[in-house]
Amino acid sequence: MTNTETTRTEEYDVVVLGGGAVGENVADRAVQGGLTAVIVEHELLGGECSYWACMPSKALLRSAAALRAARAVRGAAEAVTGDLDVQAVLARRDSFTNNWSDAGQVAWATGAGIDLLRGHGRISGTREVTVHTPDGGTVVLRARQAVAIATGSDAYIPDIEGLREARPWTSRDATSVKEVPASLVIIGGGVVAAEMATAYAGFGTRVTLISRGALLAGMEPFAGERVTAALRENGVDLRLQTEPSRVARTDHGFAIETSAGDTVEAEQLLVAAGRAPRSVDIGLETIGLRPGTWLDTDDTLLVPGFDWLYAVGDINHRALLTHQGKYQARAAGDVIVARAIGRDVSDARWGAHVASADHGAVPQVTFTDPEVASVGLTAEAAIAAGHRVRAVDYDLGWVAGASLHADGYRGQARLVVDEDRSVVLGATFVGPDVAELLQAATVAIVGEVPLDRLWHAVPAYPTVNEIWLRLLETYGRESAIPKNRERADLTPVD
Ligand SMILES: Cc1cc2nc3c(=O)[nH]c(=O)nc-3n(C[C@H](O)[C@H](O)[C@H](O)COP(=O)(O)OP(=O)(O)OC[C@H]3O[C@@H](n4cnc5c(N)ncnc54)[C@H](O)[C@@H]3O)c2cc1C
Ligand SMILES: NC(=O)c1ccc[n+]([C@@H]2O[C@H](COP(=O)([O-])OP(=O)(O)OC[C@H]3O[C@@H](n4cnc5c(N)ncnc54)[C@H](O)[C@@H]3O)[C@@H](O)[C@H]2O)c1
Repeated sequence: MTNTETTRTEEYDVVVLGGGAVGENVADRAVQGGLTAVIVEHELLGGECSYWACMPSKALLRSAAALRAARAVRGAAEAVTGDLDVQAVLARRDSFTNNWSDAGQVAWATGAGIDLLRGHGRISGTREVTVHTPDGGTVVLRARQAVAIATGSDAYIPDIEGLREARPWTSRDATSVKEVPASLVIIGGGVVAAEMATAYAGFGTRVTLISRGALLAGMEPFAGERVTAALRENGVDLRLQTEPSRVARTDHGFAIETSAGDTVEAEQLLVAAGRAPRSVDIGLETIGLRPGTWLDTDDTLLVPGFDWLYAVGDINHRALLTHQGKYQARAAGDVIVARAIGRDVSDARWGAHVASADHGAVPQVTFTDPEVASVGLTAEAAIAAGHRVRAVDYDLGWVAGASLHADGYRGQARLVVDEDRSVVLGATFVGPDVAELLQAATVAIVGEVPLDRLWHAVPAYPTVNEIWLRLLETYGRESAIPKNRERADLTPVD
């Protein structure tokens, strides 16, 4: 049906601009609190994570990880007689993206009492979003209580000569690939670059990674070092401290000139150089904000200067992770309800209506080989933040549970301890299957559990979690009482 002329106006308590995982959760909490909510979405309901990011990327990585795990255990290894079935991996990935259909998510939203309006939305004034719908119509949405911007982020394309014109892959292409290229150059050294280098090397693609810094630079240095070494062992050509200077299309793919003075050629090129805010064309100028910028918020996710505008998820640049965005969404949805019905707002640190964990308690798993699981502050970041810290290191391979888990288990763990308060500020685990160790560290950090008390959280034997006991032993029980301690340096204690 074509509908080129019509304009209609609708009113809701809450208008959510962008229906990724974050927008969905804002709307859900608002509706659960008794308000009406509509989500405006111009692509697939569920957003980046479901169709082009977390889920498909982890599906691309998981099969090779399972194969590695079997090969690392004698008795099981003998039963592994074949190689990775790449087509089966891609088919499994397709099942997670539901073949890029959002019918399931639409059914969920309907069941949750959330309205969905398909189309491109732009803020058009105070408490107002104007949506251009696919049938050519216009819908003006008026929000009685709040507008929440949850439009996410796009791949950032750096200003490198010839790069944009060469139309390289972004993470969307890499995660939705149908035919795996024979060779791939990746520009970037962050999480996307490291994960995609791992996945494609596992598919048998010849991978070259060009990064202007070290790999996984924001994490504890040993994380990037161990992943670098493992990627090299798996045949990935890593060019670190190197910048691409010029990119051109060739008959066979791409040619990338680098700051080292050489040229790398490959069938495909992936740019994984960070993210840019999806705020260029969402009408920010109509309310005095600058298009194309990340949106600042307070801890209740309210944009400063407004009592009705919230920015949630990637778009506020607080922590570009799905779980953290959904956490913000729960706080934002609930505080919108509280403010709407005049209930007390719980906005003190760790209150129900604030995203306190964004400051220093953000967990993340990087699904490389080895995995990197990290939460809170690195030692360097803790010192920079003014804490008096001690870093406690332990070799994960020495833990009985780890040696049972995989023959020749290699890994490393670090706790960053606040010497003044005797609590954990950060934790990093690197090794096979360390992802599931992370939640205990997150609980310790958020709960500010004193080290003295952590001694009573006994890890089951023989599991990899016994790393907790080893780290505490390395730190030393008496030294967990801070008052008699002298300032410690950052030298690992074993
Ligand atoms: C390759 C890759 C892998 C990742 N893996 C992980 C992972 O393993 N774990 C993790 O926690 N995080 C991961 N992330 C990060 C995660 O994908 C994001 O943090 C998350 O998707 C952000 O959610 P969001 O809802 O804020 O934004 P999005 O998911 O981007 O959703 C925004 C939605 O808004 C819509 N929209 C935008 N503008 C408009 C408009 N004007 N009108 C209508 N609709 C609009 C978009 O179509 C989109 O659906 C990964 C990211 C990448 C790139
Ligand atoms: N497993 C996960 O949790 C997961 C996986 C993928 C992505 N993510 C999220 O997605 C976000 C985006 O990831 P990302 O890897 O794209 O960004 P990132 O910010 O982690 O890394 C960007 C990398 O690109 C490099 N870079 C930037 N400009 C460059 C240039 N001109 N030349 C060469 N290198 C350049 C940077 O040095 C850095 O290494 C991250 O913030 C992350 O939180 C999470």
